[in-house]
Amino acid sequence: MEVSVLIPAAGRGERLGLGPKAFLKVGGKTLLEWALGAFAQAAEVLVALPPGVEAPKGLRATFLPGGETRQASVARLLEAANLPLVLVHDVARPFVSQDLLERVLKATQATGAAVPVLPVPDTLVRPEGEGYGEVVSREALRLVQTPQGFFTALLREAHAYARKRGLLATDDAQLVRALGYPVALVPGERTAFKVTYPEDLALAEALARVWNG
Ligand SMILES: Nc1ccn([C@@H]2O[C@H](COP(=O)(O)OP(=O)(O)OP(=O)(O)O)[C@@H](O)[C@H]2O)c(=O)n1
Ligand SMILES: C[C@](O)(CO)[C@H](O)COP(=O)(O)O
Repeated sequence: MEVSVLIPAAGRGERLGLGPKAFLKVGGKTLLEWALGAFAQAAEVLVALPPGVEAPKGLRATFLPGGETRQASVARLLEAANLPLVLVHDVARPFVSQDLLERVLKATQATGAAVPVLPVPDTLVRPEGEGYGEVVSREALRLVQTPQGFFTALLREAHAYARKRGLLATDDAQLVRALGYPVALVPGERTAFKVTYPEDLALAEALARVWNG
C-alpha cells in the first residue's frame, strides 16, 4: 500500500484517566500495536508520541514527538511523510477492518479527501439549562471516524492555512473543508469506535476476543 499512515498517539488520555492510550493493553496488545497491525501493508508508518516518552522497541514505525493538540501532532507527522497519499488514524481506535481501510483509500484516490462516517443512532437534543430543549434532526448529521485519507499535498496546504488563520479543529477533514475543498464520505463501522471513556475499554476487551479484522 503506497501510503503514509500517520498515527497521532500523543494525547494524555484524560477522559480515560489511565495515562497515554498508546500503551494501554487490550486483548494482550497495546492500542498502538492494534493500530500498527491494521496498517501492516502500508509502505510508511509515522507515530506521534507524547514528548519525552521513549519510543517502544521492535515496532515497524518511525516515532516523532507530538504537539500540544491533535492537530499539532498530525502537522508534525505530515512534515515527515514521504508518499503522495496519507491516512490519518487515531491510536485510540484499535479496530480497523481491511474493508474500511480499502473504502477510505479508494475514495481518497478518486477524490483527494475521504472520511468514514456513521448515522446517529440516538435522539439528539440541545439542552435548555438542566432540561430537555430543542431536538436536532439526526437525519442531517453523521458521526465522523478515522482513518481519514488525503492527498498529502492537499492536507499540507490545509494545515498551513489553519496555522495562518489560527484555526483549531478536532479532525483533519475540517481543515480541508475550511480550505474550500470537498471531502467525500464513505460508510464507517461501529467497531471502529474511539476508546475514550472507561466503559469503552470493557467493550474493546470483548471485541478483541473475536476480532480478526
Ligand atoms: N496533543 C495530542 C492530543 C491527541 N492526540 C491523539 O489524537 C487522537 C484522538 O484524541 P483522543 O481520543 O481525545 O485522545 P486523548 O487526547 O489521549 O484523550 P483525552 O482527550 O481524553 O485526553 C488520539 O489518538 C490521541 O493520542 C495527539 O496525538 N496529540
Ligand atoms: C478525529 C476524531 O476521532 C473524529 O471523530 C475526533 O475528532 C477526535 O476527537 P478528540 O476529542 O481528539 O478525541
